[in-house]
Amino acid sequence: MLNVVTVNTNPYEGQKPGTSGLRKKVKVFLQENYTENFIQSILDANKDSIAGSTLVVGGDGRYLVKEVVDKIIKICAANGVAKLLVGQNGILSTPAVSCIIRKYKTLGGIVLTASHNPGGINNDFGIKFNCSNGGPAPDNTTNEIYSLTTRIKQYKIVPDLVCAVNEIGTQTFTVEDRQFVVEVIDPVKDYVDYMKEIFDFPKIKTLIQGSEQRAPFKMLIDCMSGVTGPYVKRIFISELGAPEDNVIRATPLEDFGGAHPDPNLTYAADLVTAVKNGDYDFGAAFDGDGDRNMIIGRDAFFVSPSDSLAVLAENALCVPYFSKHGVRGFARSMPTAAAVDRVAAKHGKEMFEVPTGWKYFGNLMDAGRLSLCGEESFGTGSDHVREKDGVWAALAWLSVLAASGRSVQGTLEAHWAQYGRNYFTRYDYEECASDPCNEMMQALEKKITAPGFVGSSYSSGNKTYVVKLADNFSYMDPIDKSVAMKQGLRIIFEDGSRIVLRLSGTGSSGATVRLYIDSYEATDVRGDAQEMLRPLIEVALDISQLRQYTRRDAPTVIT
Ligand SMILES: O=P(O)(O)OC[C@H]1O[C@H](O)[C@H](O)[C@@H](O)[C@@H]1O
Ligand SMILES: [Mg+2]
Repeated sequence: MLNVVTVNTNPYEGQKPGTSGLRKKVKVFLQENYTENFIQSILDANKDSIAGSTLVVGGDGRYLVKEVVDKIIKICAANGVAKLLVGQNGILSTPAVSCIIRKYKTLGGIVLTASHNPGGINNDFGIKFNCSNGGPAPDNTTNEIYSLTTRIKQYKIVPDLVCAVNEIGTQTFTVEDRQFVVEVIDPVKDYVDYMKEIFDFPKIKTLIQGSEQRAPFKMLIDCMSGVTGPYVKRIFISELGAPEDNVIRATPLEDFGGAHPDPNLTYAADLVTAVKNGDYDFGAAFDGDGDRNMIIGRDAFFVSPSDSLAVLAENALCVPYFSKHGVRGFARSMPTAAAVDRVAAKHGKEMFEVPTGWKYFGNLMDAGRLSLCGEESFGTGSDHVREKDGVWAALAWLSVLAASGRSVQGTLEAHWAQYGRNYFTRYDYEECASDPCNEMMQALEKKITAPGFVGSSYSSGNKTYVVKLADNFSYMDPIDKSVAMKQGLRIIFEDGSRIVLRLSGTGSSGATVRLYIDSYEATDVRGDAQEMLRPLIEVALDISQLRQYTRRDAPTVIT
């Protein structure tokens, strides 16, 4: 029999979950009781349902995942949790956690990841709680967790419990008078089974392997040394018959090989170069925890995430899941370009604009009003789970290409010919000093909400922009009527062009400023986004005084 020990502790400041869980440097989590406090607070926030519950636990394989899995097991055992489903060696991608929570109808799950942030002892770690719908906890739950962390005095733990998370199978422990079960599961199996239900694997296999009519389709898939490696190998190589060299960086590493596991043109530059110089029809990259994706075509033709969503919405019926379950509404986050809105309008679907953060899609999905959604931050997904899903997005793209026989570029060009194009770019200024960035946001909010700003005009290049609306975006959830305030400053012009500015909610130190620019052209659709948007970028830099406040001449990352 194992004993529960109650440990006295003191609160730590700053355990406030951000856009996507609590993210801090590894060294912060290593402080005495820091991690224990947060885990106990997660369980306490669920105190009415924790006894006898089942939870899913896993992470993206980064430094500290194994140690924290061990702590979670011991603390859950002490708090009356009946069963944990733990990915072997602590590995589970974020979409796989969501899939497993839903499939086995658990109370929720704890995901150990800092997503696309670098890993290793000097970098980031994170803990996120997902609810029984499989999605990130909503604001009222994360606020409750935070409030508990500010008052915590004790946590409970079973220090002597030893669980082998490297062996698949069930281990049963007697904790005082209770049974506590840990089932170590194959991290990949449930997810792969689900993908086989959602997609037509034989059809994608024919695309990849080629047929009498068509040459094999050559892919390069970059797992960025994150968690997707085992999933991608099983799906693309074992199931879909792609050659092994189509998959790169497919072993999860604790420090992602020193790289920044974020699939964008800057941090996945090696993939872009390899596809540009090689004979590939398709390239895809995924982030550390497997929920983000970047899609490129032959010659590294870039698919902006906003366009990716619009194309998948237009072609949703190429995915058997949608033919079976029907296509309900579409949604995007506010800074995401409005390409998908045009698809929704044409097909008579409901369209939602939510704040940044995947958690805002969950209620709409649960209410049966949302099928497909995405964010400019390389997130695309559907109501098959309650997280965005990188591997799913790549399979959805392959389904569309298999049905049409078009190239990636051909698919985008056909889409723009029909709908026009929302040119989009995002400038990121990473790790700036926090105070001046906060001042900048305050000053800008004051400026754009002052009387007379609406109606004022700005000229740049040969264009003149007249302000139609300017505010700090707020959102009322149509289902539970909760309100999220101050979700980003937006300036919308008469011609529909937009400037959006917000501070990132996922960084672990300093402030990251994101500037989003979006402009629609009905017929001039083949231009270069950076060139087309230059005048509006200048207007944005001028209005916000961003260079002066951040003391940066150029962004760290351009998307
Ligand atoms: O707050 P930011 O750094 O802009 O990050 C925004 C993104 O963070 C995570 O990836 C969330 O899962 C996304 O839903 C969100 O769009
Ligand atoms: Mg992620």
